[in-house]
Amino acid sequence: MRDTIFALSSGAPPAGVAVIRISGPGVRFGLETISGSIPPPRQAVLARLRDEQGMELDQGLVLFFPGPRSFTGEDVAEFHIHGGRASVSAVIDLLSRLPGYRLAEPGEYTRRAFENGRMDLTAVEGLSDLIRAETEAQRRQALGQADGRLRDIYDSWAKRITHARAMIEAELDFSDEEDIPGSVAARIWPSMEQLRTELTDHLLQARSGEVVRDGFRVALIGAPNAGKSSLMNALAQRDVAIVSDQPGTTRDIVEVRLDVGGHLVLLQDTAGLRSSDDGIEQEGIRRSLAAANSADLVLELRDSSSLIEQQGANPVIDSPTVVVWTKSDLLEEQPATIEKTDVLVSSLAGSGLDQLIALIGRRLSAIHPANGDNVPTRTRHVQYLRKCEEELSAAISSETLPIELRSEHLRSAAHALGKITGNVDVEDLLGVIFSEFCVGK
Ligand SMILES: Nc1nc2c(ncn2[C@@H]2O[C@H](COP(=O)(O)OP(=O)(O)OP(=O)(O)O)[C@@H](O)[C@H]2O)c(=O)[nH]1
Ligand SMILES: [K+]
Ligand SMILES: [Mg+2]
Repeated sequence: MRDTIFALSSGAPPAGVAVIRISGPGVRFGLETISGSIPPPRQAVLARLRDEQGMELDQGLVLFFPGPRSFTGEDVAEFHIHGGRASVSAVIDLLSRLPGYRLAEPGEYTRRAFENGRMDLTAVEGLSDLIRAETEAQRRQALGQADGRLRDIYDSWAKRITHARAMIEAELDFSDEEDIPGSVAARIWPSMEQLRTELTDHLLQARSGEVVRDGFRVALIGAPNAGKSSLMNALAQRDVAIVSDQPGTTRDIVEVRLDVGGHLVLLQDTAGLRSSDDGIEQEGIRRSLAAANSADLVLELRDSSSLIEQQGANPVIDSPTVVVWTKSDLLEEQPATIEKTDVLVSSLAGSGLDQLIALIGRRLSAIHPANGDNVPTRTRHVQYLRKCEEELSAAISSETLPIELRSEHLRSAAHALGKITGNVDVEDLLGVIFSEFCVGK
């Protein structure tokens, strides 16, 4: 028989209320032992919780969710008790003494939900993202995925492919007979081509899903003393990076997480770019360039008050770049070198910052259109979607292949989709996916 697992599912004590969740075959026994009875399904009941000797541990709400209509698909119960350390550990200690009970491992409730067919893998991943979501866009995307919207898309695609294979099988079976009306090919292949188009469009949005989930990376680069760290602090509205009048102050990448219009932005401050004999500084500069080249947007800072010092400081960067002129408070008048697309800021006076944030927001929404929520969010999805696309293409274009082999390509295409949702054997993936969870989920 399976273990009955338990864990504190709410945050660390002390807190107003603590929720202790149990799941497994011993739930009814546990409820009777601790609260004296089994409450009616899905109704909160106030009860005194007692240990084996009848000593009162706490009073709280008790809920019972009989399987299979529960989060894990097994019998589940929740104790909502006072959130003090001693109250929580008294109940946890008691549970650990019950036969067949043990503390849940991280993600184990969700794993049981998956194993009992309550959730598919994309929903599991969505739930994991939802627990970590920091911004509005992340919350929306993760909630949709946890709700099974990606699964719905992939399941419907797999169904269309399976239908096409069934048609092929049928044609093979009946092709000897006289009265079969024409070839089914005329219908199958156009519909598979249509599917491939949808798949390709969907794949094109993968970057957007990843940007929402992992953040839009913005790197600040420029000559020493251009004002990178000052701008970082001004945008973060706190003192994250060291600022000084000494060129070469920043050596390592310093990163802050910002919320720009509901999107996560990872802003990176870097070491000033110049030729240097100092090994540590050289390494810092190497990191600056690496950060710039993997950024979604580079802000190239130039000190507007000392235009001459900028000479030769502009490296070749692959990422989209915007020039930001700093220290505008030191200027008497706007210099002629500033182009229309450039931004002029003063971290000291706080001017131009709103304009800069608006610009970052516009670049972001270009990658992630407002309605693009049901998109692939992980490399894992992209990898199998590409595989599916390849197999579909092979099936569609190999017109000279025997129909059985074309059908085999279709089978592989559907199989790749099944890998994403976990409909087919995915044992190798499970450890990785569930390790992202905290205990109690
Ligand atoms: N007046 C004025 N001074 C500024 C402004 N921004 C930065 N400074 C000054 O410029 C100098 C360099 O600023 P930092 O932010 O350390 O420059 P940095 O680009 O990070 O420099 P490194 O880390 O050495 O590459 C400091 O003395 C700042 O006080 C500004 O908006 N106005
Ligand atoms: K500096
Ligand atoms: Mg700096």
